[in-house]
Amino acid sequence: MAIIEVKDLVKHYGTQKAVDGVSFTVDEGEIFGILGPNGAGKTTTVECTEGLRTPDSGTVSVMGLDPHRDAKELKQVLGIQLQESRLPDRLRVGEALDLYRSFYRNPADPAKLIDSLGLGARVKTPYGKLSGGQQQRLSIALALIGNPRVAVLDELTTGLDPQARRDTWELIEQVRDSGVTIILVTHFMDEAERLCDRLAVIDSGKVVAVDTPAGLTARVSAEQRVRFRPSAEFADALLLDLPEVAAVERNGAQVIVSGSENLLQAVASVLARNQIVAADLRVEQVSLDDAFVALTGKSIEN
Ligand SMILES: Nc1ncnc2c1ncn2[C@@H]1O[C@H](COP(=O)(O)OP(=O)(O)OP(=O)(O)O)[C@@H](O)[C@H]1O
Repeated sequence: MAIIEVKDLVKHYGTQKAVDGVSFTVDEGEIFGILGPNGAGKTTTVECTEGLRTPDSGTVSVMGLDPHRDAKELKQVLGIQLQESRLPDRLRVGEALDLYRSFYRNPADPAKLIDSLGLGARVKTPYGKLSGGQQQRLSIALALIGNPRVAVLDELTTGLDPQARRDTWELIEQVRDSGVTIILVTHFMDEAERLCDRLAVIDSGKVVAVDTPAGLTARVSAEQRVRFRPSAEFADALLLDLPEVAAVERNGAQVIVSGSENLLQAVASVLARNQIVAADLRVEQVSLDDAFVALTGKSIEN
């Protein structure tokens, strides 16, 4: 069931069209990604959804509420983690949570929340003394303190080290599993691939595609490649005879087989039947990166 509906959203800044007819729906209980390069219009789109910006035209509905007309009601059900939010350096973790808690009718238990975010030992620590990862966790806690039904997280893991990123991803999955619907704004492919149930690819203010990460890659190509080093010589025809195999290439001692569907299973069983062991076996598929380039004609870094 759709919990958020965005239809034909348009937003200009002066003469620049930042959002150009964006439409999508978000289902209850999913992590919905908004993926696109810098300046694509992601933040403007979610800010219209949050009621922080007024669209020039188009409609937004969050749980049946209009972000402007029903702003007060919306605040009670929507949690927002703003991109690069900063709190006063001297404000302690516990004080920040108490302050934000006071804005909501049915807030979460702050002790439970900060424990689940691994900030239990930091209640008395001033914001300015927290590490980047801890500050990020606090901003997530503040987005969740109102017990929201929907949380919007903008550039969740920017500036975090690899371990902190992985911890944050796990945390977001737990939040989703607790029943909160999440909109995740990101320009990281790995984050989108790992976390999002579905995602909208946005480029130059337009939605290019909405699909699951696997669906997006499948649109581009269903081709798979299997690479390995065989323990004994064999003729290419052995594999080429398989309906799943499209081509066999050799690169030194390495064999590269391309094809589709159950390629790995088909290749592995033929090799086993011929007593050939496949060392350093790797399966490669089209990545979300490749899909993004194919869909938008550019790399997300540009
Ligand atoms: N307040 C503003 N005034 C003028 N132009 C703006 C404003 N905010 C955004 N823009 C422009 O609108 C376009 C879309 O910006 P937006 O922040 O929505 O994109 P984004 O995809 O979220 O990018 P980023 O990841 O860099 O935040 C960009 O070209 C940006 O420069």
